[in-house]
Amino acid sequence: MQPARALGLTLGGLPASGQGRRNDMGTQIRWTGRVVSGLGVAARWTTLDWFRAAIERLFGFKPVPGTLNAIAEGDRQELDRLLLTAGTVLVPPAEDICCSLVLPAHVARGVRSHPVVLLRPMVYGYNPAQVEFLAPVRLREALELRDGDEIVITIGDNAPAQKWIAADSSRARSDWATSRPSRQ
Ligand SMILES: Cc1cc2nc3c(=O)[nH]c(=O)nc-3n(C[C@H](O)[C@H](O)[C@H](O)COP(=O)(O)O)c2cc1C
Ligand SMILES: Nc1ccn([C@@H]2O[C@H](COP(=O)(O)OP(=O)(O)O)[C@@H](O)[C@H]2O)c(=O)n1
Repeated sequence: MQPARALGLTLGGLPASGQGRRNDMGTQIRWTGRVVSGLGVAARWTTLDWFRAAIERLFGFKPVPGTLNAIAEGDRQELDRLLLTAGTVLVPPAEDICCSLVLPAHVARGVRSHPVVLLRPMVYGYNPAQVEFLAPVRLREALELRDGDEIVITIGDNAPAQKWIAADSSRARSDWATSRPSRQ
């Protein structure tokens, strides 16, 4: 399976090929991916106070617990480039927790689309084809998604307004002892 732009899907009314196309939203890069179930551990991480506060400060919403997981299809070179150059680094409140890269994106299924935050935990051994999405709603319900469904992922090719964000460590102390997920 090829990325959406290589499949000749449209982008802003233009053929989505090459390095993306400019429209009134700027240059947008698109891929296809397949929805998958994960390990069921993201719900714990994404309900930690420091994490929720950082996402709200950066993107203005409180994520529902968990992440929607997908496996990106085709050539991921542009996805990797955007993660490294367009993502904001989320720095956790302790040195034995991994940083994450976060950046705004859209996920679409058919005619339905939803704004999301693409999250890449910088975890050793992480599958580089996997992408995780945070949203203020349950995306499986909003977009009627099941495992194996194809989604279209769109990311703007823009420098991040904020390059990094450090978690509020005062928020971490209270939940640290009680709700820290087991780590690798
Ligand atoms: C903010 C945040 C920090 C994370 N830090 C770690 C970590 O330090 N070590 C680790 O093994 N996984 C870490 N993860 C990754 C999760 O353990 C998990 O692999 C990932 O979110 C996928 O979960 P899922 O399969 O339940 O969707 C982190 C995830 C998030 C959201
Ligand atoms: N914004 C979100 C977050 C999670 N989810 C889903 O909610 C469930 C719980 O999330 P999770 O991260 O604990 O689960 P897995 O991704 O590990 O399967 C999963 O089915 C996710 O796909 C969603 O639909 N929309």
